[in-house]
Amino acid sequence: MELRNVRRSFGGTEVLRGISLDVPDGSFTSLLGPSGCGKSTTLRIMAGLDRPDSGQVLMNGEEVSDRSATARNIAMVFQSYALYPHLTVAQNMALPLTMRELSRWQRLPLVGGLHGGTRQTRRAIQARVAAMAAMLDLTDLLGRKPGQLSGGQQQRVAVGRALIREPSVFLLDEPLSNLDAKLRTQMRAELSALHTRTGRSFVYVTHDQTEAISMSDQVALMLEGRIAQIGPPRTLYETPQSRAVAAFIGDHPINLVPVSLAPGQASGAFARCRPIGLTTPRTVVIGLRPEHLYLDPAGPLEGRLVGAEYLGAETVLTLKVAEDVEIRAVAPGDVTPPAPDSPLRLGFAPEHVHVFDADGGERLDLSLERAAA
Ligand SMILES: Nc1ncnc2c1ncn2[C@@H]1O[C@H](COP(=O)(O)OP(=O)(O)OP(=O)(O)O)[C@@H](O)[C@H]1O
Repeated sequence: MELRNVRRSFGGTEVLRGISLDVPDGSFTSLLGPSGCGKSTTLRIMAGLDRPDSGQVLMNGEEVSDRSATARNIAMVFQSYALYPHLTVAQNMALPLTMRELSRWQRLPLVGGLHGGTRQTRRAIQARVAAMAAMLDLTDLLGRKPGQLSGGQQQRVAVGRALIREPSVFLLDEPLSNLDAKLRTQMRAELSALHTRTGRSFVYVTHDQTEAISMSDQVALMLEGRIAQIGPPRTLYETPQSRAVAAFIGDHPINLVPVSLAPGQASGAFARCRPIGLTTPRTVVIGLRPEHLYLDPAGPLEGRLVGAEYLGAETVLTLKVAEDVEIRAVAPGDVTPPAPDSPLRLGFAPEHVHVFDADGGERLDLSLERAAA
């Protein structure tokens, strides 16, 4: 499935500002971004629930903008899973198939049985429900009503109901956001496994980067109606193409420090460093992830400890390295932080330094290393 330069406005505000996106067959693609960046609108356009003002939606190379959701053979699971409360799990899951494969007459309780082929079709549907239930570990729950299920179980039923039609593309809009943290982790693993088993294309909308990063083949990071970067999760984390992408991706917020660089010499907090790859002086923003900074008595960054936040597995240390500059570094949780205000030094590897243009924010092919003492 592919979007080409899709634009969409609501009441004079352009919400999608030229989205181009290729979802390779069988891939798990996430649309990641903050609230309001246009993720759901993009998904609704893919599903055929909304139309772009301009641009194209293609499936297998064919324009499908005029086709309904059903004609596109796309299934969608939303945040609120809207199961029918009066139907059992089995009936909820069978519903898309009964609607598609049985006529209105055939669906009638008594009359339907008189219609030739009804029983056979019903049996085939039951078999598919049983297979889907086995895949989602719902077999023991088939006779229950949604009210008798936990949130995670209801979510699995909703996924099963959407997948049973064997859609070619499966769209999920924040499907885990109503679940508690532990269940979300469990469902993440289940969705990944399901994706592998079904081999279908999944497009997953979330504002939670852990979900996007842990499940996806490719992540499209959306910011303000545009795709800021698209690629494998590792590429977004290791090689963010802009300051905005660097700031969004990562468990701990990346340190971003404005610095003036001249060939052979950096300034301010980085005065003990030397630029790599610089030919003319320029002002940049240095990005260093807290997890890539380590305590090092000979490290080039020097500061005073102004905070230590113990998180169990790790401790986040905050150092004041210049008048207005604080830098966070992650230390293992079993390291006892020194007393407040202690002088400390931090080191880093050149391959972990991100350098961005101070004005436009784009990534520059530069780095920093420790200058010789
Ligand atoms: N039908 C509509 N009419 C008017 N404005 C809309 C409509 N649908 C979406 N918008 C606006 O478009 C913008 C993008 O909305 P969208 O739901 O796509 O964002 P999102 O990234 O999915 O956000 P969230 O994570 O909060 O769901 C928002 O400012 C929203 O208010």
